[in-house]
Amino acid sequence: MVEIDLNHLYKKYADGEDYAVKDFDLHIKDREFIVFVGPSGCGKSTTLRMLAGLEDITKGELKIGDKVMNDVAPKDRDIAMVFQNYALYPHMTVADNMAFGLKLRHYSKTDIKKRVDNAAEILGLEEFLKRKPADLSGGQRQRVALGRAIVRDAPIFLMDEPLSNLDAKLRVSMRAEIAKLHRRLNTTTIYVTHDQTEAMTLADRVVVMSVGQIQQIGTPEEVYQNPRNMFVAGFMGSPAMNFFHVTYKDGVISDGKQVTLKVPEGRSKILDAQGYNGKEVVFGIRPEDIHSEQAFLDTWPDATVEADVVVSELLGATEQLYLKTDASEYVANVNSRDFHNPGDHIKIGFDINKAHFFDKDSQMAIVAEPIPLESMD
Ligand SMILES: Nc1ncnc2c1ncn2[C@@H]1O[C@H](COP(=O)(O)OP(=O)(O)OP(=O)(O)O)[C@@H](O)[C@H]1O
Repeated sequence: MVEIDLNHLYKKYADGEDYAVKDFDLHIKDREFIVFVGPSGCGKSTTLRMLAGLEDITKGELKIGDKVMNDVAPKDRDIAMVFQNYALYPHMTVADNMAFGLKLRHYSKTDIKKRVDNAAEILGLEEFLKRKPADLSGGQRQRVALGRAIVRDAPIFLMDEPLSNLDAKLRVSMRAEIAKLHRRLNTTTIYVTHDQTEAMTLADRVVVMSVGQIQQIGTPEEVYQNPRNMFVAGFMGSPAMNFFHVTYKDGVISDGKQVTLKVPEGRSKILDAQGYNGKEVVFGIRPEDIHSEQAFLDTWPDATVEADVVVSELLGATEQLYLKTDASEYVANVNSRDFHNPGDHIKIGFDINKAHFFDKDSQMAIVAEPIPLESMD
């Protein structure tokens, strides 16, 4: 059993003006796959490095199991870490690279061989054990880096952007391997990435961060479907959610130009009850919730808008449209059966049941009950 508590952690670097991490509070369950995600500089790596013991904790308490770890040396934390630049030793073979940490810790020769062979089998590296890193592909090198962590048999795995040096195709296949590895080894894993697709596909729970602070903690579905603020709504999802500044009045939202839409009763009741009638709000809609099929337009005539196609990209089953109306530009991901061309003037429909509303000042979601920072299961 390995549970980790990061209790209100703060980090201030000696030369930093502000905290790099502020009030980071998270309980990680045994065998959970947690992903810290957020844009560059939001404090993901700093938090991970505090966990590993590579950075001092300025304030707060780190517990692994029942033990407070703030002052425990990295080597005594029983944590294995995989970094972005896999930092393999170029003059050593794959087997020696994997064995290196174990040798330092004075494991016996037979134990080392057993562990290296086992990791090589898990990662499909058996035939490469005698090669040097220079004779491996990027994906194989990354696998050796994972192997170095696996041989440790540590109950906690930390991974800092482990796939960012790989090309796009390899990233996807290594991502699947990491997911498989986690299912097989069942280690508690904390993974850092700025890539929301990686976060969505790998995590049991994601921790979305911005400027040193947690914005939301939840399963990928929770943060995608119920983002608690505009940052989370805009960051999770690709292409990003579209935002429109609109005025809400008597059950209708309008941007003062073409976008005038009737809000479903359930949602308008919430807006009314919270005093938004006659006020400006931010209306958010995901690209996949904008449709161009005739059947949708016929069924929901109140939800249609005229738009000009600026760019159209055929992605296969769907087509990504960059659209423009007088007041705004936005992206739609529509069925590609009826292909559109730049310059086309078309009708599209907003699935207003999937609308998100946000307060324009606080940027928080306008919902019946405020969405908690961390959803409880
Ligand atoms: N050693 C350091 N000394 C001073 N400031 C630092 C140091 N390391 C990081 N910072 C600052 O702390 C903040 C958080 O950085 P951190 O590396 O944790 O972010 P990140 O989310 O992991 O970003 P990235 O994805 O670019 O690595 C940034 O403003 C960064 O400039």
